[in-house]
Amino acid sequence: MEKKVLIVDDEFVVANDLRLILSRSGFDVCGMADSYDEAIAIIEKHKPDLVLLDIYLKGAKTGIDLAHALGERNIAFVYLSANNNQQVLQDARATQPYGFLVKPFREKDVLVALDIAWYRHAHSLEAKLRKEQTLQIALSNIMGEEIAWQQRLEKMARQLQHAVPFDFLIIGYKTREADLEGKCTFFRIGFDEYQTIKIADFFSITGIPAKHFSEMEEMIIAEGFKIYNGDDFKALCARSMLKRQIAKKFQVQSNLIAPINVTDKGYFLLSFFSLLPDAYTPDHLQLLKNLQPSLELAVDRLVALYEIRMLSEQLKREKIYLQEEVKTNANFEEIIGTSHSLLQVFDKVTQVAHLDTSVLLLGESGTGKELVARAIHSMSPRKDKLLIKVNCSALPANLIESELFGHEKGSFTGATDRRIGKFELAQGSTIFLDEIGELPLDLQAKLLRVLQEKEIERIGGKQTIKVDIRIIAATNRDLETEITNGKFRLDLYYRLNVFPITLPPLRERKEDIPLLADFFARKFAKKTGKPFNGIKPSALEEMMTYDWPGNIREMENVMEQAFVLNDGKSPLQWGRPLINNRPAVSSPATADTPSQSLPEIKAQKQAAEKDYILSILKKTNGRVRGMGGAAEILNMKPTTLESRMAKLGIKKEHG
Ligand SMILES: Nc1ncnc2c1ncn2[C@@H]1O[C@H](COP(=O)(O)OP(=O)(O)OP(=O)(O)O)[C@@H](O)[C@H]1O
Repeated sequence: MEKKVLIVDDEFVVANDLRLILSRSGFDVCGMADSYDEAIAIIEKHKPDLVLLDIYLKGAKTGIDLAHALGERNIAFVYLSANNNQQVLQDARATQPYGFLVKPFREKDVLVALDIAWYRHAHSLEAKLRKEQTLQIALSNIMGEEIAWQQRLEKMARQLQHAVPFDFLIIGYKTREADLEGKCTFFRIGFDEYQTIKIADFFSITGIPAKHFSEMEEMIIAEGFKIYNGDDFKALCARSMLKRQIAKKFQVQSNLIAPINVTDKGYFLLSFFSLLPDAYTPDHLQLLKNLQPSLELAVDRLVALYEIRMLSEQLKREKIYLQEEVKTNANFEEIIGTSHSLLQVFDKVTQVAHLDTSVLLLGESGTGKELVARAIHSMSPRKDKLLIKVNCSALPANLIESELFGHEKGSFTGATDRRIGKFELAQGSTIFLDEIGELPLDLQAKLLRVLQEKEIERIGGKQTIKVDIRIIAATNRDLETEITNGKFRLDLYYRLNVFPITLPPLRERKEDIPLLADFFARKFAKKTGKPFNGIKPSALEEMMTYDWPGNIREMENVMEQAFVLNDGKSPLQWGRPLINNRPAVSSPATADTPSQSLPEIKAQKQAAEKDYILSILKKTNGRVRGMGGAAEILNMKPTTLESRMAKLGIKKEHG
């Protein structure tokens, strides 16, 4: 096939001579231009294989400008020149031409120059392709290796050096929300020797705050694949402190940036720096662009693997949490009661449940705040995820922070592993902050930030993590008094108090007592397998006159005790000795005086339980296991029953 040639010369006579020579020798002269613009128009239209070009052209732009445009388009070109100005020739050489013809020239010289140019071009294209493929395979292999992230980055850096030389390189992956496993920087110190500078150390070397780094980086990355050589790099340094610091510390003078987009999750950044002012060419840029699809795929796969790993870790944690929850909340079934004040609570719960509004649950201890929190969650669109509970008073102050926010490995003595905090665990779900009034002041400030910014930072972490959580807080304290005493932040109070729900104490809804008593009695009957024969009317009367300072939790405990003490034949009674001796309490302040000492109650409970188990064993002739055995009758696991028996001093032969 005839090769298409474009002739660019402002002297028509010279250009025409060339046209005749080329046409005679079998070339297809697709056009003649005397200016940059005209040449570009012909190039766009005819896509020549070769261009012969003069350095001086009509108009402001020169043949050297055109050479840059040809380089970007990968078209071979040969200079035609009578110019012997040293500087001009040097500039021309920097464009990497495929040949030089000095005017006046002979026909033979022209044909030989074109032949050589074509051969070199074809050869370099092939070599480039081969180099590109080799690099592509090498990088994909590194991505597929089972090695640590930093080691992977280092291997990639070494490979890239052959294709896009650098003296300093920033390489790594960043999601829109947080670093996957961080970026790394490599400073070349010998032929194949690099000093690895972790990004955290890089911050301290350059004095750039970690937070600004991301912002500055984002700004430049938005400009896409780009070369900043010489003056462009100086201009870049003038507007970016990051680049200025890098230039100063590592003495670099040019930069090539290639941010490889990885789906919608983030990007894999390659930022090359060189000590030379003109190190980077369109060829380098093109090579990286060509690598983009395969790198994108490889990083995407890695990210997916990473996410699976994270997810399975999260699942494991959720499972452990769930198991604990099931243990502690096995008694949760439903909220019992039909009193007017409780129905008002239900109304409020229904109003707010489906919104993302923060809810503050107020009320005395044991009034059912946690139960209501769970109801709100299970009626909300977040119900399919696990409600995460944090009891702010159950942990020492120094541990709550890690419990809530998590920590990075090594962030403090004892932090041997990275730990995900409850806020992260509650991602997409609801977090229930019980006893919020007990939260230390410094953590109140941090919680306020979560509420305002919807983001958290792990202890010792450098990145902020966006969180989507609904907050339900509860307290039995009077927060307004706490504010006056300087123990609770006013701003946090306003944030939490968006939708307060106050749970009435049991003494204000005594009409619910019979229902609750019946509910708890049946619950224990089901749990223990012991028959329930109703509640003695006198016992119910006593319950109605009692003030229940410990509210429903107290009633639950009292019912459990009554149930254990019951012989399994008569109706439940507990007037004596459990609450009969208690003073009829009218205010919670005087409430906590038990009728008996705890050890006494415990001993009584144990004696009753022992009697009951013995009576069952008698029926089964001492048989614990199997069909009709005591364990089956008591609805217990045989091992549990055996350990209870051992504790109560019952030997098998007792049966
Ligand atoms: N209306 C109700 N119906 C059935 N059980 C209830 C009801 N209210 C509370 N309970 C039970 O009473 C016990 C105490 O309730 P809960 O833990 O929700 O109270 P709380 O107000 O959160 O207490 P605290 O302030 O001490 O944490 C739980 O076992 C709960 O299941």
